[in-house]
Amino acid sequence: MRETYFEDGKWWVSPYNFHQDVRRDLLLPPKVQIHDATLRDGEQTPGVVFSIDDKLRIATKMDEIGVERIEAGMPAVSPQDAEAIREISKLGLKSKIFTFARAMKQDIDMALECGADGVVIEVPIGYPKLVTQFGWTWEDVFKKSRDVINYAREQGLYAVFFPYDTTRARPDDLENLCKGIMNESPPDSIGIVDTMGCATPEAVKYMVGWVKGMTGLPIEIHTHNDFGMGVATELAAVAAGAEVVHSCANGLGERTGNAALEELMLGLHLLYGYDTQYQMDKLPELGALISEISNIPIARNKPVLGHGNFIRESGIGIQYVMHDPLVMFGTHPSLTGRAGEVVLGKKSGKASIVYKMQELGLGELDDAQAVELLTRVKQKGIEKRDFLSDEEFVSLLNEVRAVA
Ligand SMILES: CC(=O)SCCNC(=O)CCNC(=O)[C@H](O)C(C)(C)COP(=O)(O)OP(=O)(O)OC[C@H]1O[C@@H](n2cnc3c(N)ncnc32)[C@H](O)[C@@H]1OP(=O)(O)O
Ligand SMILES: O=C(O)CCC(=O)C(=O)O
Repeated sequence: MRETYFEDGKWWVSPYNFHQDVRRDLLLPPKVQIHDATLRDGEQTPGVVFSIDDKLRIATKMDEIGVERIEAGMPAVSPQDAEAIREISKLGLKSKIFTFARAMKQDIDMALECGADGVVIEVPIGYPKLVTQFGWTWEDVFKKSRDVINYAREQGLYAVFFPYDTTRARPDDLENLCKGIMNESPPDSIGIVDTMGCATPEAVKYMVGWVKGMTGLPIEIHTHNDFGMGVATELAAVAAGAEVVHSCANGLGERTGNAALEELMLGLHLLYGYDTQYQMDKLPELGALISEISNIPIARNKPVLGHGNFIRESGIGIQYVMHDPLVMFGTHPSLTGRAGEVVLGKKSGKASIVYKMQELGLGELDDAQAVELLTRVKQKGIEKRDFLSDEEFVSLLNEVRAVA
C-alpha cells in the first residue's frame, strides 16, 4: 500500500490521510474488492429498466475498468433478468458474476442455472422489517438461511450472507443469527447492510469489528445514501477492516441511491493508498453510458463525474487551471478522463481576461482596455446569470477595441 498523498501530475490530496497518528488506528485490510450492484440495486431505482443488451454493455465496461465483482441481477424478478445474467456469465469477463437471491433453494438453483460464480443471499434482520413486514424472529431467519447457505456452497457458489437492514437490527437478534449461522452454515462472507443509509460511519466501524469478532468472516459493506454519507460510511468500514465494498455506478439505487462506484474507486486509491488497477480515466464513459440508459442526468457537480467539476470562473488563481491543475484541484482532470476549463463571468479577474485572450488567440490589450473589458464581462455575467460563451466574449472585445 502507498502512504503518499502526492503523485506528480495525477493528484495531491491531504497528507494528514497518511499521518502516522491517523494511520496507526486504522485496521485497513491488505486488499479491498468492489462488488458493484448497478445491475440489481441500481435497476431498483424506480423507473429504471435495463434491457439485456444494456446490461451486457454495462458489465463489459465495468470489467474493462477493473470492477472485481458484478452483481448481474436477481433472476427471480423476470425471465429477462435471468437471461441477462446468463449472457453476462458467458462473456468470459475477469469480473466475478454474482446474483441476488432470497433464502430459497429455487433462487440458488437459478443462480446456478445462470452460470454465476457467487450469490448474495438476502434475508431481513432489521427489526422494523422483521417484526412488521415479515412477522419473523431471528430464529425464522436462521432456519430459512441455514440450508440455503449450505446448499449454495455445496454447489460451488461463493455465498455472501446478506442480513439486510443490519444497522437497525436488535443486537441480540444479530448476535444470535451470526452465532447460529457460524455453528451450522458458515458462509464465505457476511454483509453489513445499511439499507436505510441511517448509520453513522462510527456506528458502522463499530459493527464491522463486532461482526468480524463474532464470525471471523470477511465483511462486505453495503450502504445507501439517505444522509449523504454512503461512500464515507463504506470507507469507514474499510478502515475498520471490511474487505468488500458494494456500489452502484452514478450512485443509482433505491431512493437516494447506493455508495457511488466512481467515488469509492477514487477514495480507495487516492485517499487510503490502495494500489488498485482501476482504469479511472474510463469512468466518464461508464457514467455517460449509464446516464443515457437510465435516463437520469448526472448532476454537474456530482463527484468524479460532474461535467462542471473542473470548470473555474473565479479569477483568483485562474492561470493555474490549465498549466498547473493540482494547485487548483485535488486531482488532475486527466486522471478521470477530463480536461480543465476556464470560463468568464461575474467572478472573473484581469488574469481571466489575459488567459482567455491567449487561449482564443485574440492578440493583446493595453491595461486600460483589459480593465474596461473586465467590467463589461462582469456586467454581462450579472445580466445573464451565467458564464459567457466565447462568442459573447469576442463581441465584448470588439466593442472595447472599437471604442479605443
Ligand atoms: C430490502 C428489500 O426490499 S429486498 C429485495 C428487493 N428487491 C426486489 O423486490 C426485486 C423486485 N421484486 C420482484 O420482482 C418481486 O417482488 C419478486 C419476484 C422478487 C417476488 O414477487 P412475489 O412472487 O410477489 O413474491 P412475494 O413478495 O409474495 O414473496 C414470496 C415469498 O417469499 C418470501 N420472502 C421474501 N423475501 C424473502 C427472503 N429474503 N428470503 C426468504 N423468503 C423470502 C415471502 O415471505 C413470501 O413467502 P410466502 O409465500 O410464504 O408468503
Ligand atoms: O434494498 C433492497 O431492496 C434489497 C437489499 C439491499 O440492497 C439493501 O438492503 O440495501
